[in-house]
Amino acid sequence: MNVSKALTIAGSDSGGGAGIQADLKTFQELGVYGMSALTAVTAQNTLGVQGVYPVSIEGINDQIDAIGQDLGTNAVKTGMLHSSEVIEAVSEKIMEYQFPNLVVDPVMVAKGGAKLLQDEAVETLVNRLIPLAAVVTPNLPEAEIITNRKIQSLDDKKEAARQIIESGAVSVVMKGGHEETAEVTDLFYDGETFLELTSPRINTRHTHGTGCTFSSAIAAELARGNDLDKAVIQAKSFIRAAIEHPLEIGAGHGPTNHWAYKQQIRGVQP
Ligand SMILES: Nc1ncnc2c1ncn2[C@@H]1O[C@H](COP(=O)(O)OP(=O)(O)OP(=O)(O)O)[C@@H](O)[C@H]1O
Ligand SMILES: Cc1ncc(CO)c(N)n1
Repeated sequence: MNVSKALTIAGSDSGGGAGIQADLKTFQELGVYGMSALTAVTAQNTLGVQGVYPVSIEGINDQIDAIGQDLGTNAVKTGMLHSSEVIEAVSEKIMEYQFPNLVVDPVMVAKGGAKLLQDEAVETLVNRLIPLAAVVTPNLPEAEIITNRKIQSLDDKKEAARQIIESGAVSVVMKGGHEETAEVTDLFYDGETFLELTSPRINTRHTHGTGCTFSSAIAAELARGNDLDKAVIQAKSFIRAAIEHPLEIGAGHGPTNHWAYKQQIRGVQP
């Protein structure tokens, strides 16, 4: 049997909507064998982040070694990396094992405002990890911090995308979830072509983990052998279905519905 494999290097969300939990659910739904290296444990639910407990560098390295020395992987997604030291260590390990198809989700802040990346780590992210990426998936505030520029117009977005490619990434998707437009447009750029992926903005508060789910769907599609543009287009369909049919659990910003995409394909409504 030809098994596609994907590794997520990210934080744990005890509430199950974001982080490692969202990534593994997404891999499973898209037919990819999921593996994980935990960078931090968070106490978290739909109301916010109650605590962050980092895993030691040794512990992170050990987990990646366990995968690199035995199972290998067809794609890697990074999420919450917490500090400069973690970014350095993870970048070293990705180079050591020459893992292919790296998707970097430059997670900085949780939906409720809790900081998931230290300020001084941004430079390390740009200099060490982004140059290894097949795709970087910033939301607009993250793209502003990475490029150190204000992004208001489509031209600003294109300039920021160019700047991220100049940092060494093969491609970038600038996500439009944070805008206030009637449609959500994610802008893909691979150094040659700009692709605008537009869908109706779904009016919901249940958007916890949208970014994690989107980036892990890209990693899963790359693991299955899809090209970058096709992987991003498929991931957009996956996240759209997951937001369109929310589970409506928890009192705050609830998680997306990872089952919805497959149910839609089978014609069954959740
Ligand atoms: N209300 C919405 N309706 C439709 N699609 C959405 C909506 N919000 C986000 N998306 C889609 O979800 C994906 C993630 O975008 P978003 O900008 O929310 O990421 P993010 O801010 O990194 O998420 P997170 O807060 O989980 O880190 C994108 O593909 C975006 O188009
Ligand atoms: C662990 C973790 N990673 C990423 C995010 C961003 O959504 C979150 N809220 N929690």
